[in-house]
Amino acid sequence: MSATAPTAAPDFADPQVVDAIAAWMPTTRWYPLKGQQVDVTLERAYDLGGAAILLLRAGDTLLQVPVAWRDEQGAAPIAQLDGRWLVDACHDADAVQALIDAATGRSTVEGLTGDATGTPEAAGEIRVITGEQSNTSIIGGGDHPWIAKVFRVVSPGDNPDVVVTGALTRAGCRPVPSLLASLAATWPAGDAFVSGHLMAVSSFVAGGEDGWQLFRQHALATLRGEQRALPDAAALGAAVATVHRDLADALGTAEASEADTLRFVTGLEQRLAWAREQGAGVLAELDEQLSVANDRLREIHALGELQQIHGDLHLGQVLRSSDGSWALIDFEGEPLRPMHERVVREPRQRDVVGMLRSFDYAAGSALQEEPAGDPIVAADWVTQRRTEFLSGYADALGPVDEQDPVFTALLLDKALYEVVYELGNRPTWVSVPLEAVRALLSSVEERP
Ligand SMILES: Nc1ncnc2c1ncn2[C@@H]1O[C@H](COP(=O)(O)OP(=O)(O)O)[C@@H](O)[C@H]1O
Ligand SMILES: O=P(O)(O)O[C@H]1O[C@H](CO)[C@@H](O[C@H]2O[C@H](CO)[C@@H](O)[C@H](O)[C@H]2O)[C@H](O)[C@H]1O
Repeated sequence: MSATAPTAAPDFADPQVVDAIAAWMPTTRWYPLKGQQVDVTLERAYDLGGAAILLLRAGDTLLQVPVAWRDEQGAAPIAQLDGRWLVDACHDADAVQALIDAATGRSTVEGLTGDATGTPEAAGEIRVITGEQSNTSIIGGGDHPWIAKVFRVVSPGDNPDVVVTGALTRAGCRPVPSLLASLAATWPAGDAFVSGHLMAVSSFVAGGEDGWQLFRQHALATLRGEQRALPDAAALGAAVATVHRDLADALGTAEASEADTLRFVTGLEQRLAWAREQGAGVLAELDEQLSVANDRLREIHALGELQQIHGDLHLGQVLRSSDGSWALIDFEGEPLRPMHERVVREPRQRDVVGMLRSFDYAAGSALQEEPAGDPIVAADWVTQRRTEFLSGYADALGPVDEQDPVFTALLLDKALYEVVYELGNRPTWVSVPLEAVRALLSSVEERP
């Protein structure tokens, strides 16, 4: 628990306080604007008593920063101000309990709305996830553990991590952990007020092993010529298919109309233009090929069946439970995508290509760690996992046509998104998706 009782809150309107947070944010993993010069201003503060949730505008992006003020610096100090420490509230058990109380409605905070769909236990001793993450997740709840995910980029509108997981929880979807509570905020936008979700609390898969680590370690062992147990990619394909079926049952499906197809193609064109602009530094050399790929998007004439999907599926979103079954988490969609685009019906292939790209990432990241490894061995490893995954998916829900222009367009779309994501978040990783973009563009050019 926190060492000392809270005293009066800092003056969050004081530019010194905001400047101190602005200087600290780029040192965190979750900060999405690394390398960019942006003005940071306070949009709104919500008082939790001894802690507060701040919404800070950094350029065009609204960021959530829960803070607390303490006499000691604790696990995650931000800055020392007037003799007290401003700390990251996600690492402070009392502050985390205040967040949970607001989410379950046990406390009332002006501007915040909690929604309890279960009964999360008291936080007790907390642990913050330290892995590759765009948000911040805190584990608490003692013997009945939960995981509270604090969304760092906040947008107006429903966050699918709350609404989609909520719908799957009500439908009893087996591979997805239940939603227990959520927190939303209201803040001013021009003359009006808008609302958006700040946090989701779900049941925690105790002993779950991260799919990314399992597959990446296997790829690394393969490059080194070592033996290691192979994670079951076919069972993973079947789990993804089950979730697709449950999502379709819970939220419906629709055959794509001509207007849907046009909207989809236009959306891909806009995303391609966005990636070219955001990733100009590394993508400029591929300009001609990107134009060809853009023209080829018009070959898409039919999308087939649309439904709510996961939206940002990759190996970091799957856990192997202690009984060997796979669980899917994080239905937030792509964090760089506007919120209103994340709760629209989409082709299921988008999730499938997300997972296939992830096998490529696992091998690419393993090669970065083992540069003497054979790229052909890495490529074979990717092909095998891809085949296993697709066969498991096909057995459970039907085959995926890898020649479909929708499938190939989505693969390129995902790899381009990843280039932009890496430039903003992990610049040293950018070569992994960039290589994939190169390969995909060459195959587009070669197509008759
Ligand atoms: N329900 C859960 N049970 C166990 N671990 C979880 C659960 N949800 C998330 N995690 C862990 O937290 C990590 C980050 O969660 P995630 O929702 O993917 O956040 P982000 O969107 O920020 O990447 C996951 O990789 C996983 O290790
Ligand atoms: O997990 P998030 O919803 O925050 O997703 C974002 O971050 C991911 C990285 O943490 C990023 O995924 C990319 O890197 C993964 C390895 O770390 C890899 O498995 C994925 O295939 C790759 O796309 C994701 O794109 C981004 O939206």
